[in-house]
Amino acid sequence: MLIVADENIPLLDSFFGDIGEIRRVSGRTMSNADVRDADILLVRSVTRVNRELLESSRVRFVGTTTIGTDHVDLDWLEQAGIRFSAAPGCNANSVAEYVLSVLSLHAERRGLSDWSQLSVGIVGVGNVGGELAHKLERLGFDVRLCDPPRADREEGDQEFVALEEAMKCDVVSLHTPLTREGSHPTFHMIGQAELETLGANQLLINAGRGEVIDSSALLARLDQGNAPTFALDVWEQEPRIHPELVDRVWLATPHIAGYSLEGKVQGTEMIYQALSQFLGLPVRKKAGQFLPEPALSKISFTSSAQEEDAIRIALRACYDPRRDDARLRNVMTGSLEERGAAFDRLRRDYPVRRECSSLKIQLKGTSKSLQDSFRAIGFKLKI
Ligand SMILES: NC(=O)C1=CN([C@@H]2O[C@H](COP(=O)(O)OP(=O)(O)OC[C@H]3O[C@@H](n4cnc5c(N)ncnc54)[C@H](O)[C@@H]3O)[C@@H](O)[C@H]2O)C=CC1
Ligand SMILES: O=C(O)C(=O)[C@H](O)COP(=O)(O)O
Repeated sequence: MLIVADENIPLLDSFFGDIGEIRRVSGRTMSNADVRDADILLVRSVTRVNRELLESSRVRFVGTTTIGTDHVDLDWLEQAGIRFSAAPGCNANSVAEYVLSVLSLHAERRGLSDWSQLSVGIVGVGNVGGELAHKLERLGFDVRLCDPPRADREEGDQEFVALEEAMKCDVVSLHTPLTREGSHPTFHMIGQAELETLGANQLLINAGRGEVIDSSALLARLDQGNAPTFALDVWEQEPRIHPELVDRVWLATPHIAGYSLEGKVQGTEMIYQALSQFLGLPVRKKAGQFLPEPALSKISFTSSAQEEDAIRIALRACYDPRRDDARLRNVMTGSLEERGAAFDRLRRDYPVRRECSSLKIQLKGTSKSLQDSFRAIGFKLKI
């Protein structure tokens, strides 16, 4: 059995080595010729999976080790009788931790002594938005949830607000998929009219898909006085992103919000499980067995620790988006092609980043409230 896989999927040999022969190819340039003789195709978000790629191939199963599926023509796969599987939720916690770190930087920048004074509007309350809401609510933030498809289905007892309401929060965080059809399409959902409603003290975060914001409208908004602050992890036309936008936003990162090691390995594990089920093979491997010891395993705080400082230190020890921001800004030179290649390189060579659950926090004589905050974020505590 031949498995053609994006070379950037981690642990290909560990998970799939005994299922078939693995051919690694570049996900960005994968072509019909690369996959024609394959039985199984494993991709990430950078490969367009459609008729053009797969017609007259032997492929029977396609797996994407990602949450998003906007790169896959699901209708065509169904018509062609090709089984498809994605990895819902695999890196949701990683994205939620990215947002928490951004919030801690934003609160500090605004001189707030208590970050939970910020109200947060979450747009798209699925695996990512839901995980983020759960953490923020436990941390005492005022959270407003906007998810019209879920509101239409009148699910559970959660209360949803309209986009206009969510956009009134101090921070608006976008976590929708990219959709162009249906009752609530997200393509350019945030355009001129929505951007006009944001004021100078507000922060808009986009860690969903770049095309959810109209970049031309965003650039125009940045030209006006009273412009809000922006933290963008995703961009229109990746990898050939707009250098002026990078230059003008506060935090610019190369689509890595979901790039914790745990998130990536869970993505591979979920597709391994789906493929094993498809082939009728037993599931013997687990992501946990492949996670190495973290480089930083413990931090201690004593009773002298100030709550906000302690949270900032621990969060940023795990993940500080300013490092990714600096790396992206450093490569925004040269031609469009050169910048695009550099954007992809930053993602391919991404340093190991571990989630907060990998860091044990030792607390001596600290307050109950600090302990609760650390637990809410996802740290392991040793008291
Ligand atoms: N920056 C990154 O590294 C990552 C980005 N993503 C992106 O985040 C997206 C969301 O991920 P999940 O939460 O796991 O997906 P999900 O499918 O679990 O949830 C998405 C939610 O958005 C809602 N939604 C759809 N249209 C909407 C609209 N017009 N307005 C408001 N809400 C709407 C859906 O009803 C759903 O509840 C993915 O589709 C992917 O594009 C995911 C992982 C990593
Ligand atoms: O899971 C998703 O959806 C994402 O956006 C991934 O973090 C994207 O990672 P790549 O597949 O582009 O490496």
